[in-house]
Amino acid sequence: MKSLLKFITCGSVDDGKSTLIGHMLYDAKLLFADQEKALELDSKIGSRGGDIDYSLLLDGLMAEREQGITIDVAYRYFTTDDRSFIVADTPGHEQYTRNMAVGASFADLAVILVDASKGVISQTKRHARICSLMGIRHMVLAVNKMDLIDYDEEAFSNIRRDFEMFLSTFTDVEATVIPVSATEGDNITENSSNTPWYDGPSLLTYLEDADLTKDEGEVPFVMPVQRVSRPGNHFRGFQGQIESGQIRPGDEVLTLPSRERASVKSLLVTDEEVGEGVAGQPVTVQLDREVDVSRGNVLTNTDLPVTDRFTASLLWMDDEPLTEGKNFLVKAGTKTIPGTVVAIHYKTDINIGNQIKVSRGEKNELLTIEVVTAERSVFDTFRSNETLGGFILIDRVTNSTAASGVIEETIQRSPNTVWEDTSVTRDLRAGQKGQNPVTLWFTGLSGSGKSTLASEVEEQLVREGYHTMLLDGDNVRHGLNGDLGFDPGDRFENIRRVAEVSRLMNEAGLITLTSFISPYRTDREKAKGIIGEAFVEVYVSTPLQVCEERDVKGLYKKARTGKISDFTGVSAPYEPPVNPDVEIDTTDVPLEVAVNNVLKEIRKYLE
Ligand SMILES: Nc1ncnc2c1ncn2[C@@H]1O[C@H](COP(=O)(O)OS(=O)(=O)O)[C@@H](OP(=O)(O)O)[C@H]1O
Ligand SMILES: Nc1ncnc2c1ncn2[C@@H]1O[C@H](COP(=O)(O)OP(=O)(O)O)[C@@H](O)[C@H]1O
Repeated sequence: MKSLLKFITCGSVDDGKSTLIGHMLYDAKLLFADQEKALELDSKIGSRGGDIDYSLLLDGLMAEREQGITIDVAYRYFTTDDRSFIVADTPGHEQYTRNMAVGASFADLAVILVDASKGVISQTKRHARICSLMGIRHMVLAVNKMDLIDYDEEAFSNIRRDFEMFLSTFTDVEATVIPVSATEGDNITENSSNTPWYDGPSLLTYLEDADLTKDEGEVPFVMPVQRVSRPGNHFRGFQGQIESGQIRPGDEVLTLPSRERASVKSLLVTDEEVGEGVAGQPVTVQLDREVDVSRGNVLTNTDLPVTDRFTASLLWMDDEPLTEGKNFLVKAGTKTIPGTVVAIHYKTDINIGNQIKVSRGEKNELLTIEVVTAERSVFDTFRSNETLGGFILIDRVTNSTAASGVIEETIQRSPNTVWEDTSVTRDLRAGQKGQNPVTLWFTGLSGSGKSTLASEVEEQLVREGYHTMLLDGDNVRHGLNGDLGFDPGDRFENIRRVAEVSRLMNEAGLITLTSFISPYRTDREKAKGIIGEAFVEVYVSTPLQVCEERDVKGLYKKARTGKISDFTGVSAPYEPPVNPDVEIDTTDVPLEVAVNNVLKEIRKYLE
């Protein structure tokens, strides 16, 4: 079986990418199929057995496709006696960097073109950096248009030196520099007599011979679960593609994040029982006992990070700048969850590679950021696992891909702890109080009426004999959260702590009422993730104008005159809930009516 090489061509407009590939195919009389054909043939060939590469090819694009975005990347298939190739040809204009990144996420090798008369320019460096970010470890610099500089060895050597110097700061990248002429055909399929001083391979020879096998040593078994099925209705099977390692019936696996152990009872590949599954294969795994596993969870034989926080490098692709506190859908592996960019650490200069401290990111910049997700999930660094470590950020309003990135470090603040079950349970504690614990989460602008309403609802509940606790923004910020301010990261932490406290109160059997602006949708989703299903979102939707007229604490006036920064509604955003359990505009609803509306909604939780 021939091995498959997936590569990308990049370079500036007019550097001659299409001519180069065209010439190579023409000279070698290679099959030049259309994209459909490419997919069909690729799925038959498969680099690691089975019909696997079909999905591998689509991997980089899947997320984009789901978003319904047309990406201008042409995939072409060709084959020689020694190897099969798929090349992603991407447009060279700077505004198409997004397409280049998508193409790079699919490729194992990059052919970067430069014009011999121009040498290494910033576009060359940008492309090399993006390729490296997307995990490409093999790069060919094709120095094109050598004929225009009379095959000048010295000029070529200077370009090679520039490129090698530029790459010297990259880790793990191997580069080859080849002098070519796409129009004349020099060093494309055969070595050219015009460059007697060049003793390296022609481009095609290099592509045929490039050794891309990774020396990974002992790799762990990792399989993200794509689907839970019941084939033939007799057992629960976990379907997914083996990302790394192998597995056999009888092997012990660990489920993440539920952290249960079970043995593999049987293994199916396209409905047939097999004795082994290897990396790249889509399999169905049946375990010897029931475990808590759903789509996006992971079966493995090692311990992978389960976390809600990581640092990452990304290419920002949106026209709108990235600012701290912005939230997205984070699509990583087989899972899509809400997340917030809580910090932008720095941007990497395209040319020199130095890090510049920034607090916002502009289109086509390479940024290092910190992300917090609404749920804990299995993440890994891109270095150790390309599936669990690669992600895209999807804009929640436009539904388009705003960034493509890789996880640098997962952050776990207390990794060596295990959950201890207690003998007195939440149900017992609640039973003793004769009630069902629930959290009433009041959200809305400052002055909307959250505190007034929450405290009236609490009073009514206590009057009816319920046991309650009210957590109020202003009060909590004097004590527990006295160390926090109002930037997006601090607000996130404020809400996270409040949610954790509220959960503990619920554990203790109490009904909790929280009154916090909690302006970010993802932060509230995170809170719900922490607290669980007994969560009632009460949106106090009193409009800004009314809140500002009330100006109970005189804060709006201060905010308008610039004495308070980041003030919600004035100089910081408020993201209204999409589907709140209760919505109350206190502009002209009397307090008793508002209280009754809330109580009506929560009765079903209380009884
Ligand atoms: N910059 C800025 N923005 C918003 N609010 C501010 C700010 N600075 C101080 N305050 C006062 O702090 C109260 C809001 O705190 P929260 O903990 O509810 O805010 S948040 O949920 O973390 O966004 C809020 O109280 P409420 O009026 O009860 O909402 C304000 O009194
Ligand atoms: N129906 C209502 N519900 C709640 N507050 C109201 C209502 N009508 C008027 N208000 C007034 O609006 C202000 C709301 O302030 P507060 O409850 O502290 O808001 P928040 O906690 O959202 O900042 C109070 O002065 C309150 O008396």
